[in-house]
Amino acid sequence: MMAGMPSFSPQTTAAGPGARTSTAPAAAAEVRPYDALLLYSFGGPNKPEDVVPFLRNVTVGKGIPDSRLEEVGEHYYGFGGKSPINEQNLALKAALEEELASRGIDLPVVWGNRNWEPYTRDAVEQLAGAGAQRVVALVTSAFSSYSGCRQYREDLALTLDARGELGPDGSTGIQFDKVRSYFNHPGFAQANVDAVLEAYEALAAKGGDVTEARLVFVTHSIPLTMEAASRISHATYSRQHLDLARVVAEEVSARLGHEVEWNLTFCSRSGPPAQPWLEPDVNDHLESLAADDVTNVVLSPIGFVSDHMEVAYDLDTEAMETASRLGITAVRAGTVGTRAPFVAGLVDLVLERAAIARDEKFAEAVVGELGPFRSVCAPDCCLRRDGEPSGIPALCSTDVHR
Ligand SMILES: CC1=C(CCC(=O)O)c2cc3nc(cc4[nH]c(cc5[nH]c(cc1n2)c(C)c5CCC(=O)O)c(CCC(=O)O)c4C)C(CCC(=O)O)=C3C
Ligand SMILES: [Fe+2]
Repeated sequence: MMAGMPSFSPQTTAAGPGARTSTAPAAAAEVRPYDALLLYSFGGPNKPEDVVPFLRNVTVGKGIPDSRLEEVGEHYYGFGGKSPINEQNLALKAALEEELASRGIDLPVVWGNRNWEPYTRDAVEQLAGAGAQRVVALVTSAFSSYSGCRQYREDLALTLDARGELGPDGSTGIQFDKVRSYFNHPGFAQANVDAVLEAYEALAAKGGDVTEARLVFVTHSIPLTMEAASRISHATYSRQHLDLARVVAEEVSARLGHEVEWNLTFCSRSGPPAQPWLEPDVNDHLESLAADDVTNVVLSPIGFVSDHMEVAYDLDTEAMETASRLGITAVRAGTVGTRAPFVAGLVDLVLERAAIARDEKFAEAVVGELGPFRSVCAPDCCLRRDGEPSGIPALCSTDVHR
């Protein structure tokens, strides 16, 4: 986006092959060639007995020490062994169904998770049983990295392979297409702006100083090797966050009528201590804000689409304790959840993906400076470690047969 332009008006790119022009409104409700929508998420435990098997699923082959698993398990037991994530995904599924119906779009929504029931294989079985041939996938992760993009695409490929439905040339039983990374879609940005403004209101209601309050964006930390590999998607994971954060902060500043100072911070780091991950950790950042005499903070968890366990524990429990120990009045902004601009934006993205699949001219709504990410991932996009091909096939890309 060019300097001086209103920060928040959705931009439409004219980049890429062929001039892209707006589709006529009448064409907007067209979802051909898709038979169904896969709502594809992380998954989480529903009861205490689920916790350990879930954590084993998450960490399979990753060499995460048992001590760390027990530590993470404690976070879940503290909440009765149940993550809020499954109910939140069911709520998102219902909201998507309602939005699709309100636009007269007939597209069944099927829910599946990488790490817990209903598993990816359950969703694929359901789709195959219903005779679906081409499915559009929407992952509950707005940013591109191994964790938020390729790991889902690998899981889908491995699931189809286990069914004997992944050909050596990359052909599949059901064809899956993925909606592009949507961190810079105006619907996602708008929902975050709304949530942050509500948090500023809550801060004022608590007697906090709104004009002084720092806006602290928070996302999931990842190893620096994963960060480096994420650049192949178009721009690194942290750069994606900085792009969105600036758009949100500028709009919030405009709405509050004063310049809001902001920072990007990280949470939920794991892995061996010697391995470098993205920093600063949100708790360390709160320490340095306190040292600078900042006493009011709004935390905005832009890296997460719903209030799942990392938000409930790492932010609402841990970071809030840090803030209160430091004498900081802090309010945590909501995640986008089922906010209307977010849900409507997701349906817009599905329609956009369908237009791309039909090879039609289309308008890609986008905010910030990076432009729209690719709908079909590049070879080696979002590898786990920079420069090391995974050897695992991944769908929704041009490197499926590797
Ligand atoms: C970028 C990112 C997102 C955001 C994008 C997205 O939303 O997809 C995300 C989401 C989530 N992460 C979650 C849970 C866990 N993540 C772990 C481990 C890891 N996450 C990583 C990255 C991310 N994770 C990484 C680099 C690791 C290290 C191991 C590895 O390289 O993979 C572990 C293992 C224990 C530990 O190490 O902490 C758990 C239990 C849950 C479910 C919460 C619930 O149950 O409510 C959700 C939504
Ligand atoms: Fe990717």
